[in-house]
Amino acid sequence: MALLELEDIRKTYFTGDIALEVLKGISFTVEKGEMVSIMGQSGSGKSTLMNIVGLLDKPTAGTYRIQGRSVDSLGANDMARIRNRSIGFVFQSYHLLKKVTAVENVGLPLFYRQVPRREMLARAEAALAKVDMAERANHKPSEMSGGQAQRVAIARAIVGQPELLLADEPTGALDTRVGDEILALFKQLNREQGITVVIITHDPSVAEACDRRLVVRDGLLIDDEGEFRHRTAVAAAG
Ligand SMILES: Nc1ncnc2c1ncn2[C@@H]1O[C@H](COP(=O)(O)OP(=O)(O)OP(=O)(O)O)[C@@H](O)[C@H]1O
Repeated sequence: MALLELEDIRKTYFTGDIALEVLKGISFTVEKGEMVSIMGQSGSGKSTLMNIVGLLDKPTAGTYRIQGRSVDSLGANDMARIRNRSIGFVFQSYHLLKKVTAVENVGLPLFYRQVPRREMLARAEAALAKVDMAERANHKPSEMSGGQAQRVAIARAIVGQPELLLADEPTGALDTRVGDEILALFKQLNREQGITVVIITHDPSVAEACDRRLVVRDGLLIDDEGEFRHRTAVAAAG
């Protein structure tokens, strides 16, 4: 079973009487363990697609299945639960709580799952160690560089052991060297922990770091580079 299956996904926004069709029929699947980028210029519909893939919004038409479950049939509570359990989000601007320490920030998804505090802190510390931030566990985001803050955000994204890491321009606020380190970290998590990674970006060098590159233009998927090689590898392995 594919982790993500999108079939003819469409999204239309309505502003008053005006309809804007942003996604015009997008289909692709992502298998477990893939590292994929979704690239497109500003306004091409990337964030709209990310919101759908991340269960933050529903398509206007088409079928989206995550772990074999069609999103169509899910209510808001089910969507929130799957989002919390199965998806780790990483954003360009980190979205950390400024006034609490790294370890408390990282533990937050577990807090929402009502994991006991002692276990929450232990797992948050383990996640910080995976992103090489164990020594900063008690620092607040204001005491960190952008790269360090993004590492903490990645630890928060993986602390609940999600199937999918979904990142929106994760290196957009970082200089090239630090951005490359963050991409290397995504690759390491993908290779060593088997987490499926989907990175939304407008930056070709970020896309280049991924095994497979989807390109969206004007609401349509116009390229899927690397897909054939991946399918061939899967076929050969299985
Ligand atoms: N909630 C909304 N209501 C109406 N129009 C919207 C809404 N969200 C996005 N749009 C429009 O949909 C189009 C695609 O937006 P989207 O944010 O998905 O593009 P994007 O590729 O992520 O762009 P960027 O890289 O600039 O973030 C844009 O024209 C935008 O103005």
